Amino acid sequence: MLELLSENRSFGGLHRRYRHPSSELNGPATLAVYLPPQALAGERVPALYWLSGLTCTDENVMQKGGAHRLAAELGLALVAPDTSPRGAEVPTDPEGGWDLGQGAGFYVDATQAPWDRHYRMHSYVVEELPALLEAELPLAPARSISGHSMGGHGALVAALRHPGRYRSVSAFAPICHPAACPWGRKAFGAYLGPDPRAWAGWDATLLIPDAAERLPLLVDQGSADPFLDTQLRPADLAAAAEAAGHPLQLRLQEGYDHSYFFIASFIDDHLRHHAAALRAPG
Ligand SMILES: N[C@@H](CCC(=O)N[C@@H](CS)C(=O)NCC(=O)O)C(=O)O
Repeated sequence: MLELLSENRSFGGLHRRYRHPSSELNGPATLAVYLPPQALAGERVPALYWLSGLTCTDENVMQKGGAHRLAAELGLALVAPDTSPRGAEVPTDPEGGWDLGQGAGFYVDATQAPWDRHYRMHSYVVEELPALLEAELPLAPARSISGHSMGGHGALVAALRHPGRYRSVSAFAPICHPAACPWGRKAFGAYLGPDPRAWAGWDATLLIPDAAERLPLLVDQGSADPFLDTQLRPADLAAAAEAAGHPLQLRLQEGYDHSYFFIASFIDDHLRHHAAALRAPG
């Protein structure tokens, strides 16, 4: 089912790009996997799923995230899906924006036409992709999840909606409260419909009060991120976590912006956080 598109040796492991037919996305999907040296030596290794942000593909984090060296040392696989379904028949923003449609799937399962035929990134990332990869690659069924911006939020929602499925979760500059910001309102309005009551189950800040599992959240946010106050709203997440007693380590990193320079600067902390959870017994 996995068609190999390319392969590069990296830090003793392999960076591979694959294509496969996806039932959730109703068409072909492209993704990247980093297999650490331990996987090539016959070990089944745990996996960190990485969800990228608006306008990205699998390539951004693999080329600019700076994660391979430590993932190789820690024996972690990295899995980077695309950020939306793709293709000529897949609808995209009628206004031509980059914050809706292709490259902007927001990791939800759309309920509204025309989006609902392809835009099921949540079920793809949480269910279909791990089942496929664990069947075809030397991956253990031990998973953690992280991501950036739209993908940081997607990671938080994946963990909050699926207690027990992830050993750990973290995010870089997540869109913390999409129901209360322009990017989120536009995307959720299209994918989930105009009634904000339909959005609550897809919004990390709104999921926290009733979360069935209090999995600690590690969040890094740059203080010089141009999207901080308008789109990302980490204070909303912090207030919800505080009120619910949900463990949150929110680190404001002085002078860092929204780019992959910020991510690469702190990716090691996140990899160690996830490796500790993934390598723990049970
Ligand atoms: N500069 C972007 C704005 C969107 C943006 O900042 N995207 C972030 C995620 S929200 C990103 O990671 N961009 C790709 C990259 O930096 O490699 C554009 O206008 O296309």
